[in-house]
Amino acid sequence: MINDANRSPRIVLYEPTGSTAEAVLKPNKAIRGGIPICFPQFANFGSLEQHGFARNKLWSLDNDPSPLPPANSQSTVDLILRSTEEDLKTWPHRFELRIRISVSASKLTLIPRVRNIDNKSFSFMFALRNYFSVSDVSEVRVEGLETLDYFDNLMQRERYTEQADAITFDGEIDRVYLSTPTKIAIIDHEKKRTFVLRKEGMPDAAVWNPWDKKAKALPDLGDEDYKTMLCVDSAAIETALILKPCEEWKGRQELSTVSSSYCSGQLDPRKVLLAV
Ligand SMILES: O=P(O)(O)OC[C@H]1O[C@@H](O)[C@H](O)[C@@H](O)[C@@H]1O
Repeated sequence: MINDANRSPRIVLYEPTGSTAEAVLKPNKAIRGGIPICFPQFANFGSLEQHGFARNKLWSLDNDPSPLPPANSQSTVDLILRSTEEDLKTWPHRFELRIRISVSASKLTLIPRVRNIDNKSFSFMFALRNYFSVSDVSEVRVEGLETLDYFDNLMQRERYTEQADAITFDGEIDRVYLSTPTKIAIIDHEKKRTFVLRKEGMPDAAVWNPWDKKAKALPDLGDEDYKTMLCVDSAAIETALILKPCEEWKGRQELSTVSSSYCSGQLDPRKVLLAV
C-alpha cells in the first residue's frame, strides 16, 4: 500500500510477469469504473441508497481472512468492511464484508464474502459491478444470456424473455438477467478481444449502459464515454441471500481475456481456459 501525491491511500497489486491492478481508496464516493461492490442492495431495489452503501465506504486491509489461508504474495490483497454505528441506523445488521483480490498474468479473481456477526438473520443483495472497457459498444456482443428471463429496469422492472441470439447494443440498457450460466462472454470485435466472466454464488447478471442522453446527465461520465464502456455484473438480486448468525456467504468471480481466435459459439470453459 502506498500514498499518492494527494495522500490518498492506493493499493497496487503486482504480478511477476508484469500485470498490475490498482485501487484508490477515497471515502464517500464510488469510482465510475473498476469494480464497485453493490451491497446490501442492488440499484433502487430497496429503501437504501442506490446500489447500497458498501461502494461508498473506505475499506481496511484484512489481516485475518480466515477460513481462507493468509494471502502471502504481492499479487493478492484482502480487504474488509465492517458495519459502523452509522450504517446500523439505516441497515440494522452487523456484518463483515470481505473481498480477496488476486491478479495474475491471465486473470483477475475476486472472492467476496459476507459474514453475519449479529444475533439475528439478515438478507441482502450483492453485485460486482464490472466496468468493461470496450472499443465501441455498438460492436460488442454478449453471449451466455440468450433465452434467459430478465427484469427490465427501463420498464418498471417488468419481466421479459431474451429473444436475441446474443445481446448487442444500440441504445440504453438496464437489465437484470436471471439464473444465468456460470460463464458469460463479452466479445469486442473491434479490439479482437473477448472478456470471459466466470462466476459462482451470484446467479444473476446485470447489464448496464446509459447511452447518450443518460451519459450527459451523469456528472462523472464524459458525454461520449458510454461508447467505450459496458457493465456486466455478477450478482445475486432476484433471490436475496440469507445468513443466520455466524454464517458466511462466499462468491467467486474470475475475469480473463482471450484473443479474437475465441469466436461466437465457443463458450466452452475448458477451451477458453486452455486458450488463455
Ligand atoms: O449511477 P450509478 O448509481 O452507478 O448507477 C448506474 C445505474 O445502474 C443500474 O444498474 C441501475 O438500474 C440504474 O438505475 C443506475 O442508473
